[in-house]
Amino acid sequence: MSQSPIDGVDIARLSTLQADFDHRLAHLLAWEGVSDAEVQQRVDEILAAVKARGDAALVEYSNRFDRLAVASMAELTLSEGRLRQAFEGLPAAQREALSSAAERIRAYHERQKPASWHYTEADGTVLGQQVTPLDRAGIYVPGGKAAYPSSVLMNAIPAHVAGVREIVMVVPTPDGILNELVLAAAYLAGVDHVFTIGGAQAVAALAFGTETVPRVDKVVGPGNIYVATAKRAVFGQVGIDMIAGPSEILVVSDGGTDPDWLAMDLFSQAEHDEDAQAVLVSWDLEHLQAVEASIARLLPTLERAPIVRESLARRGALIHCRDRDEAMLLINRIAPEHLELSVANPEGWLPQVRHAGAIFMGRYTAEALGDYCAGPNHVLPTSGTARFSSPLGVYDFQKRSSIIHCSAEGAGELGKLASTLARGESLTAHARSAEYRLKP
Ligand SMILES: NC(=O)c1ccc[n+]([C@@H]2O[C@H](COP(=O)([O-])OP(=O)(O)OC[C@H]3O[C@@H](n4cnc5c(N)ncnc54)[C@H](O)[C@@H]3O)[C@@H](O)[C@H]2O)c1
Ligand SMILES: N[C@H](CO)Cc1c[nH]c[nH+]1
Ligand SMILES: [Zn+2]
Repeated sequence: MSQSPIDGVDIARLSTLQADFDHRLAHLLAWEGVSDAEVQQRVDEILAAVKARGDAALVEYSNRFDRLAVASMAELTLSEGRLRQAFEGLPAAQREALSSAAERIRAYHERQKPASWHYTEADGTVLGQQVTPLDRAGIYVPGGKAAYPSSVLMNAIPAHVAGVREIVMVVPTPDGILNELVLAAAYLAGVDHVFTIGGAQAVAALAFGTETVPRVDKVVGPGNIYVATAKRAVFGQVGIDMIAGPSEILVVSDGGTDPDWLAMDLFSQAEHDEDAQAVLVSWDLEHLQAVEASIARLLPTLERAPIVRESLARRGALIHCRDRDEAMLLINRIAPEHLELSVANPEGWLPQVRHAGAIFMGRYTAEALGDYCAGPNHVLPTSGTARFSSPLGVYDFQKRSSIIHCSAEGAGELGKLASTLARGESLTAHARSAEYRLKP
């Protein structure tokens, strides 16, 4: 396939037969946003200012970056009453949809709850693992270019299911516009505090604490380049879930799905932002061309056509591959955030898919269903990090402590082992500590 715009739609057309395919694919997948030096420097300045000046810096940055005119953090703090009012004021259809989605997300995450466990050895020594929730979690809900009530549910519900004592949510409100659905979702999901702040300054507030914003133990949730860079910088001071980049979708089609459906599936992620990535892979060239035609016809009908157009031009691709096996190689190489297996027998593909944040099986499972209401989390590893990272889940809001309870007999046996090993390391206080408990 060539790389020429058709009917004003600019999208890369790649073929695995091209001599430079590997190079072109690597270029397409690269997302260097987080390491951009200018962004890094700005984020460092913001983090230092919030750490040093707390609320005053938060107010200044919010006024500057979100175009507000507030005088204090009181104006950037929402009460529980305000959240309830938002929930109760929603049109019935929205309230019911939000509640149904919340129930499904909760039911799914309930199944993720890990149990503490222990076992007893023959001499009475007990070993185990105790699972405990975080005391306080900070959830970042993006709000720059779109409002994300679904992300409130996806972040807060697993925290709640995990048993987190206090959930602190931050969400920017550019131009001071509050999104009622976002507030309603916070009420429904049991968020304890909501501050209308965003970007690196919000991450700093959660990580360091300010006069108003309580310091949390872990910051989770997706966001733009400033949010991602700030999360990476505060890691260590607090925990983080992952560095989530722009949204992505990889659709693999065997040629049997309506091209209009697939074009819209690609748009659904491309419309998130200009850096989002939408890629279609197929070994059926005519089908790829049909999807291309659907893209050209449907794109102008989109509300967010300018963002989609830009995203497809910057990072989108239609990839022609040789066959199913090569499609599978591409899946595992790309390790996409979302994988749509738009094929006749998706179950047959599943055992070979090793890297993908979420896998949408078959022609009827639009990725958009997972974004809102299927149940699994939509906060997922992006930019190839599905090679080592998992969806946000209950486990992100818990930690594990090891349990060791020696019987007198067990202490004797283990003491001998420990003493020998400690003396091998020349750590004699370790050895003697173990030896005190040996049976005479
Ligand atoms: N993975 C997921 O689950 C998921 C869900 C929803 C959205 N997303 C992604 O999250 C991202 C959301 O980005 P967004 O921009 O819409 O919202 P955002 O809330 O992440 O960022 C907005 C904030 O960025 C800061 N900012 C903007 N320009 C700045 C500048 N020049 N200097 C310093 N700070 C600046 C401002 O403080 C602003 O409040 C998108 O990439 C979207 O694809 C991911
Ligand atoms: N697709 C996003 C995650 O990449 C999640 C989302 C929220 N709303 C719509 N979509
Ligand atoms: Zn989405």
